[in-house]
Amino acid sequence: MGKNAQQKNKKRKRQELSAAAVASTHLPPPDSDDPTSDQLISPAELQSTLLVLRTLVENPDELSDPYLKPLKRDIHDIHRILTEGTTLGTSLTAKVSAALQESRFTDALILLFEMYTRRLPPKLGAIQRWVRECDATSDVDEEGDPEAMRCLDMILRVASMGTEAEKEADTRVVRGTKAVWRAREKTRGEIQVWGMMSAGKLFDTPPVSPYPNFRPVHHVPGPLRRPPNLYDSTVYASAPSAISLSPSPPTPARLDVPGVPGAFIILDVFTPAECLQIVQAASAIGFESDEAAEGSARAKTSILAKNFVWLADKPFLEHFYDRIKGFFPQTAPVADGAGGVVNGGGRLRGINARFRVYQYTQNQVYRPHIDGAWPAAGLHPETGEYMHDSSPPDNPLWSRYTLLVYLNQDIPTDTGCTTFFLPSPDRIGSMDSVKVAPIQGAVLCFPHGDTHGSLLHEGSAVGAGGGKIVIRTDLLYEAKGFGAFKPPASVGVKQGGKGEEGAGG
Ligand SMILES: O=C(O)CCC(=O)C(=O)O
Ligand SMILES: [Fe+2]
Repeated sequence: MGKNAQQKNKKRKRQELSAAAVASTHLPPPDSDDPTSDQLISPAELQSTLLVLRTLVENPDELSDPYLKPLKRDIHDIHRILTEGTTLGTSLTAKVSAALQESRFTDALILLFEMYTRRLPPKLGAIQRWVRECDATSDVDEEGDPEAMRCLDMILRVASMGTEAEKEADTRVVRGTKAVWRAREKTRGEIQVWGMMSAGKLFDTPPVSPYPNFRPVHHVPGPLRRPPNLYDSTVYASAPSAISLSPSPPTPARLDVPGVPGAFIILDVFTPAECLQIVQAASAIGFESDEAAEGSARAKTSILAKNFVWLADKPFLEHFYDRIKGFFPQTAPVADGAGGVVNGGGRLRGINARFRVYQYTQNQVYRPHIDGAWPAAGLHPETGEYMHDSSPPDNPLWSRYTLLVYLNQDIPTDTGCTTFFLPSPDRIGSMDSVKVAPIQGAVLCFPHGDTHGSLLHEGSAVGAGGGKIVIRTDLLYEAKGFGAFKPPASVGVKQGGKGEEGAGG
């Protein structure tokens, strides 16, 4: 083509393009002026941009012209963002995950710091995964890997961005890193359950087998568990009279855990005699071991508590619920979750019947983690079949609080605590820990299942010769009618599958 012909051709194309651009700006402005539209680019702008790009695709020679340099630079940036992830937030999340998986803690710290300064909150599932990757167990004598601890600190700061907890952090008292908080010094009439158990004296006469008033309702062989486990899992349901309840128990009382926003303990929910009966049933039927069959080498070397999964009967649940319900918000706190999802506002409805009774012996720990939300487990009203989620589909219930019922307190001094980790208010990169000492019959309560306000904690190691028995269950609220609220998808739990078939932790 001669130079003249080329120029004519260009002129014609330019005319076509500008005619099309004019036409496009005269497109009916459907959403462009719509004040409710949250799109950054109006349809008209998009239309003319597309036209320009299409014209260049059809006329690639034009791209070598210097006047298009700024356009090419921006296209290059768009390409980079697209290949790294759809948004900066998700791309940073993926990069943090990769860095932690490869134990590149310094890289992870830098990325986390970027998320923090840009105020890009990650999803709860990501936080739960990161915490597990850090795997920074605080030992009886040691503080844990300092690099991993610094990452945990930053993860927590990112998780609590803009929350009350973050604001409160400024006014918190500075604590020693190993403070142990005991809600009550001595319990009148404490029963030394662990002492009895380890001396083989839980029963005056050997219990009959099968153990009365408990029956297996669900059994999953180890390889079929999620994630696969070396051990099977069985759920036992109790009959209404299984645990005989005291006719005149003391009045329960609530105490906030100092320095841990949202956490509190309720004393005297169960009597020592009730605690003893629960331990008797669990140990007569048998605690099951728990060890992931596959996963990282770390997972395999984790020392795990044994557990007994108990589906509690209605009268027992009602008794428990009546004693604690007055201490909780009657509607679930409303929170803006990750991705702008608003959840909360549902009515308080009860306690998850699926109790995980854990038995820790010397040096056993439940590594640092953040608890996830759980559905309401139960039995099918007609078939009697075990259901992981028994709430009706049109009125789902999901948990918002962790409940930890301590069944014994004869544990070597200052060990076997539930330890919370919080970013230090005055030193970025360091964490305070608050250890809550188990009190027999008391229930430790704290929020879970939401990015904001979720608390990093562990079941700390039990000292020499000791043992701790604790029930983990959850407080349920209605989730119905609250937008796109859905608790985070199952994330599994690396260390032994305690979060199996649920939403993690
Ligand atoms: O054993 C403890 O103190 C903590 C247990 C725990 O964190 C859990 O079951 O989610
Ligand atoms: Fe937990």
